[in-house]
Amino acid sequence: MTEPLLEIDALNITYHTDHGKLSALRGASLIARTGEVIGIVGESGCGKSTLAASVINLLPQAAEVTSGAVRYKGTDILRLPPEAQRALRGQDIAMIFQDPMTAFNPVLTMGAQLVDFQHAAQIPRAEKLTRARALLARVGMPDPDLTLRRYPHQLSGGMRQRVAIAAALLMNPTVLVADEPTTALDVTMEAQIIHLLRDLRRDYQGAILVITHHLGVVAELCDRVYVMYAGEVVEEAVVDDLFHAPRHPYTRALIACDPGHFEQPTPILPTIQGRLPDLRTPPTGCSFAARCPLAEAICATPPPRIQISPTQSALCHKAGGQP
Ligand SMILES: Nc1ncnc2c1ncn2[C@@H]1O[C@H](COP(=O)(O)OP(=O)(O)OP(=O)(O)O)[C@@H](O)[C@H]1O
Repeated sequence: MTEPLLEIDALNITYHTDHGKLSALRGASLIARTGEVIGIVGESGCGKSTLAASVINLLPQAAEVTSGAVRYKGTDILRLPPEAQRALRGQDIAMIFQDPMTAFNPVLTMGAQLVDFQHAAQIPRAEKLTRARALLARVGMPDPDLTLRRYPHQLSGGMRQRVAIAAALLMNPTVLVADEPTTALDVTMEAQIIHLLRDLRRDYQGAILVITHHLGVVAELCDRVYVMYAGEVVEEAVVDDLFHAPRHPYTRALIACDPGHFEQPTPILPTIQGRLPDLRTPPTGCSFAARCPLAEAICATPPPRIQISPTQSALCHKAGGQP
């Protein structure tokens, strides 16, 4: 097996809020190797964006890394000096943002911005424009020259997302983080962007992390998946096992809730009963116990991480039984 390109190791991140400390990530670990597309799934508030922000090193001011590491090619990037962190961002590790409208400057043309994103490259401006044009064509923009002259508001949401993907690829990053890349789009645009990402992954030489709350995106794009709940990774599996033999009750509940997994669309979608625990006072036992149909007295104690196979594990007292 190849060495990990990216390794998140037992990461704990706390937010300092007006109402006390909130444990957003609690011992989260993840590995991504060259060539892999990794999915990170979970419902809103489970810590997906915090995890993504730690990889690109753009954590909000209120965040404190209390322990753990994020290693890129073996170096803990959270502990690099700010200069070195900036040098990695965009060049080695790049992000495709959820809402490209906020990622782009509204008063600059796409051409000016796509040139700016290449500020670290020691090549003439004309070459930067050529590279931008080539990437716009690669992501399926029908008229790259016209796109370069456009302002962000002159493009549709789907087209903006294509440009955002081109922008992320400009410096040839080896880790690409896509934070909910299709959430702001309608169903047709979503299908087109998924198609584009699938197409790109064929000749991409790095690792891609796709953050989503939509299991359909995972099924279409990813090789392996980390399921997050209340700041913890509760299950890790290859995509096939995740859908056909999920071991954590939360993963099963997520699959039952995902409309993409009903062959016949139903008018009433099931939702998981209950709410995420308050992360200011996280439970000492299993975080999902209060919502879990299988919960028993033992679930009030911290669950073990049970290794089901070399590629699947689940943080659950009951994961050792039959799927
Ligand atoms: N800047 C912040 N200050 C304080 N708390 C925060 C901040 N950002 C996130 N949180 C809290 O941290 C927890 C994890 O949030 P995060 O945004 O990482 O989850 P998420 O799974 O990405 O959710 P979403 O899908 O809604 O973005 C939540 O309880 C959230 O309220």
